[in-house]
Amino acid sequence: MTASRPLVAGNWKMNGLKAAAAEFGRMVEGYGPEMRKKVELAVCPPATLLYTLSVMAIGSRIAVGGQDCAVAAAGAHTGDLSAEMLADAGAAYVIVGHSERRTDHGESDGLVRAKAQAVLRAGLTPIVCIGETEAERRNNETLAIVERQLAGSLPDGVGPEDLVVAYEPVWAIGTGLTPSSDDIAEVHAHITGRLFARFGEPGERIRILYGGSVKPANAKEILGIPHVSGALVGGASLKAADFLSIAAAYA
Ligand SMILES: O=C(CO)COP(=O)(O)O
Repeated sequence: MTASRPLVAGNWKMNGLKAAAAEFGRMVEGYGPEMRKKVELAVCPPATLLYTLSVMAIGSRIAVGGQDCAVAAAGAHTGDLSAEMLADAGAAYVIVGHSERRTDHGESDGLVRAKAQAVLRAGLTPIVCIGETEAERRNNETLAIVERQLAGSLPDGVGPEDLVVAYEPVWAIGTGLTPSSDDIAEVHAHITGRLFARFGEPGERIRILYGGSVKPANAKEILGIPHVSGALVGGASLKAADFLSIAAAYA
C-alpha cells in the first residue's frame, strides 16, 4: 500500500454477526474505480468475521484488519490472537492502542508499542491510536498527552508506509461531539512535528487519521483539515451507505 492515498478505516468494534457480511458486500460494490484512485478503504470487523470479509474483499481492494493483537506470535495465551493469525485470516492492518483497549484492559503505552512491533513482525501495518480524555483537554494537556502517547506507543525504525497514527479524542468517541476544526488542525500539526522529529523527513508522510464521531455530515470538513490524512470511523462504518459517503468526501 502506498502512503500517498488517504485512508478511511472502519472500526466495527464488538458489532457484527454473520449477517453483517451483507453490509460489507455493499461496501465492496460501492468502492468503484474512481473512488479507489482517491482513497483507500479498510474495514476492521470483529475477528470472527475477518476471514469471511477478507475472502469477499478479494479483487475489491478494500483492506481488512484486526482490532487488537497479542504480543506473542503463538503459544499458551488462551483467548488471545496473534498478529500472525490475523495475517493468516487476510488482515492488512491491525488497530492497536484504541482508547477502549487502554481503558477496558488497562493497556499501557509500552504494551501498545509491543503490540505495534508484533504487527510489523507479521508483515502488517499497525494503526496506532492516541488521544486525550475530556479532563485532559479541559486542563489544556492535550498536546502533552498525545506527545507522551506517541513517544511511548510508536515502534522504532519504521517507514511511512509501515505505520498509521489515529488521533481519537476519547470524549469524541461515540458521543456525537467533535473538536473544532482548529483544534483538530492544531493536534494533527503537532503530531506531524513529532513524527518528523522521530523519523526524519519520511515521518511527515505517515498518515494521521482523525477518529471520533466522524459522520457523512462532517466528513468533508474534517477530512479537509491540514495534516488529516483520513479517518478512523466507528458507528458510521457499520452501514455501507454512511461509510461510502464519508469516503466520498475525497471524490
Ligand atoms: O472509536 C472510534 C473509531 O475507532 C470512533 O468511534 P465513533 O465513530 O463511533 O465515534
